[in-house]
Amino acid sequence: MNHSALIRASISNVPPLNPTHLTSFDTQKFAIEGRNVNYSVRTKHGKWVPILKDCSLRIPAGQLWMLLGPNGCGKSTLLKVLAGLLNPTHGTIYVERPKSYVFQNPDHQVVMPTVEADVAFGLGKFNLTKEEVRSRVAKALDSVGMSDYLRRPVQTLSGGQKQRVAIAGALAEACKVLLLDELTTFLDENDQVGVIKAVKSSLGVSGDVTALWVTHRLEELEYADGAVYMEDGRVIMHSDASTIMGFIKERQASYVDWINSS
Ligand SMILES: Nc1ncnc2c1ncn2[C@@H]1O[C@H](COP(=O)(O)OP(=O)(O)OP(=O)(O)O)[C@@H](O)[C@H]1O
Repeated sequence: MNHSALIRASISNVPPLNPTHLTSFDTQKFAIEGRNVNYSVRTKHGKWVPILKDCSLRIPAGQLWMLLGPNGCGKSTLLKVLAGLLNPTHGTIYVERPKSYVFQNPDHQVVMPTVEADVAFGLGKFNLTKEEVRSRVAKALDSVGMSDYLRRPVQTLSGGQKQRVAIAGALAEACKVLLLDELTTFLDENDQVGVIKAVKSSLGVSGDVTALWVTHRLEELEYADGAVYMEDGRVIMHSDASTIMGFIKERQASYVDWINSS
């Protein structure tokens, strides 16, 4: 792991991740890693309330992983900590750079009048020639299946198309990690599948982009290489997608049994 490319939060005496969760990943390179991440907020009465409790996770480079769990379990907070938008109270994080955080609401993503201008928006800081900008924009739009929309005014796009343009903007900046916060919440079923497929195929094109996708939709797991399942501020499980799917279904079934028996 290239430590110069890592974001380092408060460093403490961090024990290794639970090896039983990680045996099949041991030889892989990780693009995202969190160890014993805690995040607490202070109430107006001065009391600290824990939101994230000792969360540890590792996401292999080049893969699409999902972060799942019931409402309010801390998924978005963990993603924001990994994005650097919130500082952990305790623990260590690494996220390969450049990284990009994409918001839930598609209307908060796109800022320029046309698709082309929007995808090019973040490239101003790189001192590129016009030709280089055009080429990066074209490649990024191609990888999310939006090449035909280059000159389209953004206000004529659907929610899912706006999300794909936002992802193209991140890819154009050669970002290595995409942190995606419930992108499909406001989308219809077609757009929902379109955005997941676009993310999946963009990872395939570059080979070295990693995505962590927060969702509460179990059906989206079929597109994932792996997943992290949270409950009540804790990472409960960290595994391949089908193991997580089985675990959540079992959990749901025992909850239904419990409801029926009480
Ligand atoms: N600044 C804050 N002050 C107080 N409580 C907070 C704050 N930020 C988050 N929380 C609480 O922390 C918990 C986790 O919130 P978070 O948004 O991370 O959950 P989530 O799993 O993403 O939920 P959802 O699936 O509903 O979007 C919630 O109970 C939330 O109310």
